[in-house]
Amino acid sequence: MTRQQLFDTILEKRSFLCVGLDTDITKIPPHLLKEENPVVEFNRQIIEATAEFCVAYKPNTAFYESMGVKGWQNLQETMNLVPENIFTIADAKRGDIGNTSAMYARAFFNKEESGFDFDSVTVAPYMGVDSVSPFLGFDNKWVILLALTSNEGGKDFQFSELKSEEKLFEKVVKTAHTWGSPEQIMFVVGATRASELSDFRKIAPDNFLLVPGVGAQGGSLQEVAQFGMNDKCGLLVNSSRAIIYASKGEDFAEKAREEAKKLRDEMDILLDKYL
Ligand SMILES: O=c1ccn([C@@H]2O[C@H](COP(=O)(O)O)[C@@H](O)[C@H]2O)c(=O)[nH]1
Repeated sequence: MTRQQLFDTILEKRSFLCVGLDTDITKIPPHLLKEENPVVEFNRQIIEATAEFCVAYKPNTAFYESMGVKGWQNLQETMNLVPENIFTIADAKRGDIGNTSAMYARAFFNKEESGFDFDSVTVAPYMGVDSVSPFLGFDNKWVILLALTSNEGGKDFQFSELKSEEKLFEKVVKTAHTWGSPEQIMFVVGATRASELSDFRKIAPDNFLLVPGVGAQGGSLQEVAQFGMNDKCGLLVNSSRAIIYASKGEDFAEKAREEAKKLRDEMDILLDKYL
């Protein structure tokens, strides 16, 4: 999916919501456990309930990898359920030496070989250009680089000042501009870092940002939109647990739909206000 297509979808759906499919078999409603494949059945109902209100789905691959071969099959079956016009993110946080990264890129982007056809994959930029560039060799596919993450420990390295008082995450962003364009690179910025977003926009005015951390982590959607929106919206705001586990009962899909709609309705207003 191109940047313009993503923006068009945002305008059409009045939403920049990404629903996180972080499906944990120990947290799904007990009545689903009698199903032949509880994880896929859960995801199917979540996708059907929320697709109207979101523009992206982001399975964190850890939730599937932890279940071995069955988990990978579940992930593949889940991705086959996502409607065509919805952006997909493999939140896998990959990155390694060049030839290994090339394999990771094929794993998530090359449908003929792996069965996966994600639009994007999250990548840790720490190993530098050769670890990222293999992901950039696919048409209309995206790399989402970890820049300013939502977790407390993100401060351990990301705010470190380099010689010029430039922070490490700023160096990552500026260097990444030499690797690829805003048509192929996004950055992760946690909603819990909303106070940094104005400054972040100074060094990445055009890139889309994947913003996890609203909902369960307490980040503010209002602040993210106020400080982070650009003229193409430029935001994909993720919420996982607060949507998919909105209820543990038989009404889980209905409650997930309500949560997704609530966020979409707020986003609709924010698009009017800041775009
Ligand atoms: O900085 C980051 C990068 C990734 N994540 C991931 O996003 C979701 C958030 O889930 P919630 O349940 O909405 O908190 C999850 O997959 C994280 O691994 C992040 O939170 N922060």
